[in-house]
Amino acid sequence: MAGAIDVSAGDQQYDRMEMLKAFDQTEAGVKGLIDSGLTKIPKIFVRPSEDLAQELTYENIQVQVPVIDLSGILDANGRKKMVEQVRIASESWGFFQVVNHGIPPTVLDGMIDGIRKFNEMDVEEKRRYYSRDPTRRVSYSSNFDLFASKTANWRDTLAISYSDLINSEELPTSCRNSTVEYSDHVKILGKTLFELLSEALGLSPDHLNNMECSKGHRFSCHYYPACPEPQLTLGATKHSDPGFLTVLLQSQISGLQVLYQDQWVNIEPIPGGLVVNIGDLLQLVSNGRFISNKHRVTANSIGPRISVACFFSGPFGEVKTYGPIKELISEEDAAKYRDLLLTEYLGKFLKTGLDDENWGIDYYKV
Ligand SMILES: O=C(O)CCC(=O)C(=O)O
Ligand SMILES: [Fe+2]
Repeated sequence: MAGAIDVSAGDQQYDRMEMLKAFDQTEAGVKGLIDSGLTKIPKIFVRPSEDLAQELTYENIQVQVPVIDLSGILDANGRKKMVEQVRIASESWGFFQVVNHGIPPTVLDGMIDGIRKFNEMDVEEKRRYYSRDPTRRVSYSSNFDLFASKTANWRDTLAISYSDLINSEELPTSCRNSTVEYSDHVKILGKTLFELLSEALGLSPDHLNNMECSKGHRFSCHYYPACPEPQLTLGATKHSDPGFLTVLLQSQISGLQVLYQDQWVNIEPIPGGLVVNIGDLLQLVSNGRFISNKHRVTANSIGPRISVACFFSGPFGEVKTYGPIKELISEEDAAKYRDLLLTEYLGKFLKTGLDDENWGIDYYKV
């Protein structure tokens, strides 16, 4: 085309790598860009238009991710109804929200507040945690897959691998107490959810917990700064979660969307509510009965939006294989997946871009 600048793919790649490195070396994340007064987003965040496709957003506000009230869990009838709601939501949406789940609002607010404080403290303080080493139990960075993904996401993340072994001294003081408190609560909620999910699969309540699905959990605490050009980028690219189950705490700013019948549906924050979604591993062990659905986060002109994803991904680091649950397989319902080795599977995830459509449990399909 006359007048157009001819940049070969190779040059673009080179340019991009330099820009990524320069951004990473600031160790100040997306928040650092905003603090520098930037009004246009750098090229590394600009997405191809097909990724943005706002026009796909569902117009029908009647269509919403199911909301499940857990207050009647100790009542036999109430529990039965709940299990049915969990089954329907997990088979159709792969997502639901829970209310009256037993975690006090002060604990939820405290967690969000701690993450806000961490991100808003002095850059020098935050830099002490800046790292791309996946073996670190506490690390802060922007885009864990910065160098592997096609486009960077408009967010920064504090990642915390939470096991009973973690020493709270390892956590930044700004969010130490709130994280310990939230972690204790969400661990219990996780166990309860795996009980309901087991029952929803027609198994005994402790089945998934006995498989150690709830053992160890990891937090990705996201900070999505306000974006000067939200129409050009995303807070998080379209993806499904690799683990068994995710419990997501979100501040009261929308942005999270789930793909339902090929359209993006907003998951509006409910005060005191938590979003629960099925991950790829639960799709695999349930032999495809429960679905691990694609979701994304839009970028916003207002912010920051804060969210804390708690991933239950099983005993990472232990030699453990997972495959479709025997009780769910029959002659008519043959195994749809092969067994996988947990460390190998999660290790691959950490090396792959979140936007890599070729990676996932499809690889293990029979
Ligand atoms: O921030 C959100 O609302 C979603 C985050 C998410 O999908 C993830 O961490 O996997
Ligand atoms: Fe996710």
